[in-house]
Amino acid sequence: MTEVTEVTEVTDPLTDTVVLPPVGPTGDPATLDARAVSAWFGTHQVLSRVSLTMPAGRVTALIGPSGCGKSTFLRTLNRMHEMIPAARFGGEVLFEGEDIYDPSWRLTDARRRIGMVFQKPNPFPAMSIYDNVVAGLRLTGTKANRREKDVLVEESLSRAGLWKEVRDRLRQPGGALSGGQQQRLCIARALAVRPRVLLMDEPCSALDPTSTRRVEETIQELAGQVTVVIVTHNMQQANRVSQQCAFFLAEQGTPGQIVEAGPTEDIFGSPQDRRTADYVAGRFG
Ligand SMILES: Nc1ncnc2c1ncn2[C@@H]1O[C@H](COP(=O)(O)OP(=O)(O)OP(=O)(O)O)[C@@H](O)[C@H]1O
Repeated sequence: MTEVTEVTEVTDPLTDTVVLPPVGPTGDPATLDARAVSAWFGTHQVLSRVSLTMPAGRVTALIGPSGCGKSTFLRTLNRMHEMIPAARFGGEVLFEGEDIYDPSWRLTDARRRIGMVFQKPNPFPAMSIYDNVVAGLRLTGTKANRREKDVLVEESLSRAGLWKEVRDRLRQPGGALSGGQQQRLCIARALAVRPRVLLMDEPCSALDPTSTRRVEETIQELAGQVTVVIVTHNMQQANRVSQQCAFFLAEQGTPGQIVEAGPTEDIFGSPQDRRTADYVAGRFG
């Protein structure tokens, strides 16, 4: 496990961009605490008062049948949900005790501290591998000089498990990499701003089994350095990569809720609720 220390960010008052501290520390993983989170699309309520603590430096897997609100819940954790027209939100998401929906939090604060990786690898295909990683800084309004960028690119690609494969071709386009490498490039891009939480929405569903295992190894390597919350339909994957699991269900048209959450070994080995037992055994969903 990598030793990590607190990052002190400085905002440049002239440009309102965040200047990264001298390269070196990667920042402590943070605890996220969702409290009574509800979500709507128009009048359609898809989550009802969902509460879940996602402990610092641990991997939490969100599992459950299609349409039960896992991805929506994930998007409420870094304020992506509010980007969708007609989307509404209720509740609190505490980041180390601070509500990210408090007016004192800017959207860019949430995005920088809580990064996201999507289902389909989405690097900028014509942009170089180096520039793809650096793009993570621009997307969140983070400033770094050339030397800091060089160090960040190596640091982020190393943490994403890709450095050794691409170190000699950083100027080649990101689109020339394999699907699995592209997904690890997207992980590196997300890590470039040194988030303290990383959200992953089915990050392996577009990948072949070998690439999937490689991304899973990366997630396991990141555990301890960053808090990970991952949505997955793959029960073996949830079992392999997570320490904690939350089982979501939306029964008969009702909004999604958590039926059961706890240590992964308990959810799979001795679930308390019959519906959890049926789901993890593959009897529905
Ligand atoms: N942009 C949107 N506009 C309207 N309704 C949406 C939107 N996104 C999701 N929904 C609805 O919200 C509900 C929850 O969807 P969500 O994608 O969060 O579930 P999920 O558990 O992640 O599903 P899956 O496992 O299939 O990805 C579904 O009824 C879905 O149709």
